[in-house]
Amino acid sequence: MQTIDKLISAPWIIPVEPQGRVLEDHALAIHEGRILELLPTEEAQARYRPETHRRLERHALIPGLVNAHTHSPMTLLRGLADDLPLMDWLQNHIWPAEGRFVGEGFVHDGTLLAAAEMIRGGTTCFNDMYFFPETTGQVAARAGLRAVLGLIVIDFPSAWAGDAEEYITKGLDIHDRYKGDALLSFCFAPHAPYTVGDDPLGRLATLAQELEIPVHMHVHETAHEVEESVARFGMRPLERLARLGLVGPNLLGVHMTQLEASEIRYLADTGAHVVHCPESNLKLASGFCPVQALVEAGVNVALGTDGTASNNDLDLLGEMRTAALLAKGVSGDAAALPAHTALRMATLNGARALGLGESTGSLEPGKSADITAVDLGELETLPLYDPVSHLVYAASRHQVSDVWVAGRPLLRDRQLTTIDLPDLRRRVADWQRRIAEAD
Ligand SMILES: CSC[C@H]1O[C@@H](n2cnc3c(O)ncnc32)[C@H](O)[C@@H]1O
Ligand SMILES: [Zn+2]
Repeated sequence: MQTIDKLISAPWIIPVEPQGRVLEDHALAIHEGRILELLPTEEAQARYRPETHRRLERHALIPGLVNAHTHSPMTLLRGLADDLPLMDWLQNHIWPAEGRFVGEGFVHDGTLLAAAEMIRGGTTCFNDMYFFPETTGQVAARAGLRAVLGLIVIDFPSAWAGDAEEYITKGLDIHDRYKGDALLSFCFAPHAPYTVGDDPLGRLATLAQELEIPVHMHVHETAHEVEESVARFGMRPLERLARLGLVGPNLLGVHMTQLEASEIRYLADTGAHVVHCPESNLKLASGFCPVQALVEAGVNVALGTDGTASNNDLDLLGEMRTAALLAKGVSGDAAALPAHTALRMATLNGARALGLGESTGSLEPGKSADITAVDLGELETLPLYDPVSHLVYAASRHQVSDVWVAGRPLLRDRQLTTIDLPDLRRRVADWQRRIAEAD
């Protein structure tokens, strides 16, 4: 008998890799934060002597969900400006509110609220793009979440930095200080082609290659963005980014609702990744990302919620369902984006896009024990013929019961273990009062 930290057993384990596999009555053996083995529960009990054995009787265990694009502090702006198209929403509502309120305190409390919501929804890793990324990283790490911090660049001054040069310098400083952190990693996050000039973009292309970190950017979010680029630069944004050396395996293009067939081929040929944010795209009426065509071309497509001011939640189970349904509607093919593919987009594809494919995104020996348990015994998911069908087409985030990151429980029986809820509620109420007063 081998002594280990933990066994978690459940009627279903969906490891995501290999694709399509569902293991029945299996257990995950976990030691020092990593998955040692997946094996039948009976065998696990004969082979291992665990410090703790979590027996889940009606649950599916899946890899922790990976939110490949969000702006976590924007939880504090949830519901502030609805039913508007992107540029009106940004220029006349969101940017003015951010100009008034964004600072370290806003980012701290907004990230804390986001962390609580993400953990309760089964997310274990998120890729963020916002001001004061160090504060987001500190809050995320304290909550026990895995976070990829976007080192933002935008040609406008903010409370965080004055110009593109300062954004880059501050980002590099954070990168150097936190390099090697167990939970935090980095990507460059130039905001969008229409807000960052050629010089900083060219510099980021070089730095991303040198430092081997991804570049995460809103690209081709709307038809207006593409038309404006053609008028201003004589070319579509993707071509401009390609000429600046940014399109390749380092790039995560977020949204990508406007894509011609040649651009889809180009993304596939260069190994660039796409982050699909279906609910934000629907709410801002930005357009439809051609997910099925991208997948067929071999592009790695991940899933993101975007921020809660355009979604308005951080619910990746819900996002999977929207993505799966929308892909069928857009392609006219009911077989487009089946449930296993949607789950893979919300887990392993996100991890791979973020350069974390070796450590998270699937339940495999050697990987970090980043795990989400979903109770499929609720009435809403009965009867049960196929657990993956229910995860994508029927379950809600309220059925997420337990979440672990690197083997550490962040949610146990729906209770947050790392976040003080009454304190969080007080902080959010305070922001609500301040923001509502100014509105
Ligand atoms: C430079 S920090 C990030 C910046 O992005 C803004 N934002 C949030 N959602 C979107 C979106 O869908 N498209 C473009 N910009 C977005 C956010 O408000 C911050 O200012
Ligand atoms: Zn965004």
